[in-house]
Amino acid sequence: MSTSPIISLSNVGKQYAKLTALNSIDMQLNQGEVLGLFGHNGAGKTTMMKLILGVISPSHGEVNVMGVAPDSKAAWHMREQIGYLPENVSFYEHLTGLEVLTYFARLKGFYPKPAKQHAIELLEQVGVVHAMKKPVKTFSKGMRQRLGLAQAFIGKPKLLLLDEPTVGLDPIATADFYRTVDQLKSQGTSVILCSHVLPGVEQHIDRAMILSSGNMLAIGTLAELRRQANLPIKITPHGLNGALRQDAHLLKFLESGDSDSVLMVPEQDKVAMLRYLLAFETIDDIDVDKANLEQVYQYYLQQNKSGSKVKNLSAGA
Ligand SMILES: Nc1ncnc2c1ncn2[C@@H]1O[C@H](COP(=O)(O)OP(=O)(O)OP(=O)(O)O)[C@@H](O)[C@H]1O
Repeated sequence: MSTSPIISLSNVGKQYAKLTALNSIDMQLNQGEVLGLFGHNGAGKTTMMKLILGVISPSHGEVNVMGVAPDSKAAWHMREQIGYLPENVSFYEHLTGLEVLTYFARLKGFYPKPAKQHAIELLEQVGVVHAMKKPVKTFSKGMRQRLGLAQAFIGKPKLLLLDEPTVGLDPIATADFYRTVDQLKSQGTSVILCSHVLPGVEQHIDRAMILSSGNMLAIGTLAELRRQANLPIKITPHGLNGALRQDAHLLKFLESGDSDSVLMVPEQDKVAMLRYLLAFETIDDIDVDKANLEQVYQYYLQQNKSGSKVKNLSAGA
């Protein structure tokens, strides 16, 4: 495995007239790494993907993808190794699914016969092979999205950039999609995955990057971000039969609001709290929930509103 990063952004900014779409971004993506890119509408996610693709050029700073500037002539061959799913996929409506995919495979350098064979395999993989001879204009939204994914997966790319990949997909297709991402990652593909749907993403990403109004609020593994945010752990004991409210120590950790069974405990006190609860004879179960990606994301956005600094928690990033 190569040790140099697949993507490196140093002090990258993008300006559209007076609007700062991206502001001084520093990040690196390694081979076989999956980065989740999160942010509100207009945060700068698509702008970052377009800079990495070389479709637009930075206003300042340096973008390096597989050793070259992606907006330079030298990047021509490197592009064959990139798969991209844009936010709104659109195809030639009168072509069939198979024709569309074969066409894109040819553009990526496949000869006619292997292109068609590869297209069929990918259509099978994304579950639209049954409709491959139908024109795209007859495809449902989810089928179009699946075709878009098949297009991004052409040629087992070294780098995959996926803008809202699960939009329009049913739960089975979403699970299939994440299985493919895990598989490509295990084969060394690097992935940037941008999504507004946070539940279900966290177990498939190595690190998360949070953008807001062009600024990077945080980047790191979920464990790093959680630690930095110092969000409490939710502990729900079962079987205490009201003893919780009568115990002065437990009362200190009781979640505010109506709950009479949920304790919000700082991460460093988790084990001590579990030991304390196990001393109760009536206890028959304990649920322990760490803050999820959505809560971590909300935390950083909230912090940003009240004016805090960028947190880069990744070693060496
Ligand atoms: N070609 C352009 N000309 C002018 N402004 C642009 C252009 N492209 C994007 N912007 C602006 O840059 C900012 C970032 O846009 P971008 O598309 O990167 O956001 P995003 O995070 O992908 O949003 P969404 O989640 O809505 O897709 C927005 O304020 C947008 O209006």
